Amino acid sequence: MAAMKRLFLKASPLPSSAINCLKRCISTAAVSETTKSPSYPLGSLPPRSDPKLRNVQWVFLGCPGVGKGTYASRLSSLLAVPHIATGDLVREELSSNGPLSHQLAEIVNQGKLVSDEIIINLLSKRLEAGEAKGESGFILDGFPRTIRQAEILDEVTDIDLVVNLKLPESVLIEKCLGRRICSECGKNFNVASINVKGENGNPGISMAPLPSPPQCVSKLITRSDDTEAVVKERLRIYNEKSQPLEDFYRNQAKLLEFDLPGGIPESWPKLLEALNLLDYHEEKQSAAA
Ligand SMILES: Nc1ncnc2c1ncn2[C@@H]1O[C@H](COP(=O)(O)OP(=O)(O)O)[C@@H](O)[C@H]1O
Repeated sequence: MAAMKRLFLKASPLPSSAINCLKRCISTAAVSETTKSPSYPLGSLPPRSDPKLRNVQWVFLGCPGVGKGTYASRLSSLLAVPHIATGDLVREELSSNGPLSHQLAEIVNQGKLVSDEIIINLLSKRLEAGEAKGESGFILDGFPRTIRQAEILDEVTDIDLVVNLKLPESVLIEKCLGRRICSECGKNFNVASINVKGENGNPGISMAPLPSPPQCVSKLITRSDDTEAVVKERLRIYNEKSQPLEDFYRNQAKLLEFDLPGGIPESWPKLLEALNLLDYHEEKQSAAA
């Protein structure tokens, strides 16, 4: 396995061994064919009464700072499937000071994309670790990010649904600059207070800050790539490399577009509604009460 991983990193273009490794990892992370659901209307899930029929292999798309991590993580808890964010995998690798750290730091701090080989290697490792813990299904956040990555994903598995979160660009920049992360628990908070007036028929948007609990206050850090210049470069790269994914998945009739109406209190119930999960969420909440 280690030799295969080394091969990943040396070879270019992406070798078939890399794709095979992802295929093996992803097929075990996914629900097995026998429990896979037939196709359901976009955004809907099989009836909750038969959890075996649940088939969650979702992708979250959206610009930097839109809130992919926040909503993917909430849905992952609700649906009991792992939330796998390739940005987190990259940051873990960076902080491990392993052999890739130096190379990754340079790329990430310029707002550029890491190579497909490195990302697929990190994703395969994460899926393997999940496989060992008996995980099934997934919500991918930050992958795929290029048409090539989406084609590779298509070669290895079936994605059921792609949620595309959207916010105006001025809000995205403010949100990235206001983002704070607890270096201990890893949770994201935000100090930005956003109030954008509606213009040209577009509705205004207000988002209250998302404060950290007292135990995290002294441990808050800012991501090194959340500076204004790097955020602008990440947005430029998103528009160039990742936005074409919207058409890719639209053509497959898998894309669910979701314009965030505001902060979490307004957006979360609306997103649940768009995903036909509002009743399921309420049932789970009353069962837990
Ligand atoms: N699928 C991917 N392909 C290439 N690079 C990636 C991928 N996912 C994450 N990265 C790298 O990790 C960085 C941080 O990712 P992420 O946390 O998803 O950022 P963002 O807030 O820009 O969506 C990216 O700027 C990029 O350098």
